Amino acid sequence: MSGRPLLETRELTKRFGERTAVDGVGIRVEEGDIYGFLGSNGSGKTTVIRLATGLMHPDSGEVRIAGHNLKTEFKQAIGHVGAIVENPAFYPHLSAFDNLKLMANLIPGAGRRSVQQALETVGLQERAGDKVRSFSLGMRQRLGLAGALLHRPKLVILDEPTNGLDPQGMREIKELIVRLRDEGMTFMLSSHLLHEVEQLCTRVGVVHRGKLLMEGKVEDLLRSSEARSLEALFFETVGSGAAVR
Ligand SMILES: Nc1ncnc2c1ncn2[C@@H]1O[C@H](COP(=O)(O)OP(=O)(O)OP(=O)(O)O)[C@@H](O)[C@H]1O
Repeated sequence: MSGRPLLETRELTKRFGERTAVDGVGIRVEEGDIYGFLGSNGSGKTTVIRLATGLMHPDSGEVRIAGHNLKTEFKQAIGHVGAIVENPAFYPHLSAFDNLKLMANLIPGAGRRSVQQALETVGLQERAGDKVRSFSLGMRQRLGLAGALLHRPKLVILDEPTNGLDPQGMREIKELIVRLRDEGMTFMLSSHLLHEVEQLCTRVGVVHRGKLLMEGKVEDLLRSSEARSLEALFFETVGSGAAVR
């Protein structure tokens, strides 16, 4: 693992009226990471992800992706990122292939071959011709990931990727993330499932009430505290009132 930053935010701040949803957040996702972005409901995870993917503008602070400033070098920066922020929307009456082809039409250089490769990567090649309305939630999630991979990004950002999935669907998506990381991709994923993050992630950041409370390698964070699990460390850090499962 090289430790080179692929995504860095500095002093990122976003207010909604009186409420400061993101308050001076500086995170660092390094090449080769599966970075778990942890926090209870309403702590600011999705807002940070929306800011980091250019879906929303910060009030202050900056985002750098692969060294490019997201505001001043948007195209160079965003070209390195694939993301699923809200549930990916598909046309249910179209096949998986045709849905991805429509997405690929918007990406210079991406054609049928890119679509086929993305479907193979997520293990949906056998179902390429089936209509999306026949897909399970887990298959839709993998199809969403295929869409995020079409332009072969270095960094994939996923907002709660296992939300709503059954144990089998969760396992498939986690195995896929690990395999793609082993093939050279970097991941950032938000979650409030502490056990899942502890199993899957190399580094974590914990956000609470809009502030980043800690960040680092899971084993280093555990070593530097009395806590024996990420869950114990989380509650030690944010207090037991935080609604995290
Ligand atoms: N568009 C918006 N307008 C007003 N307030 C917002 C908006 N988006 C988010 N917020 C507020 O900002 C805070 C952080 O929300 P955010 O969705 O980032 O949290 P989260 O950690 O992703 O939560 P969850 O785990 O429930 O998805 C919350 O108090 C939320 O109500």
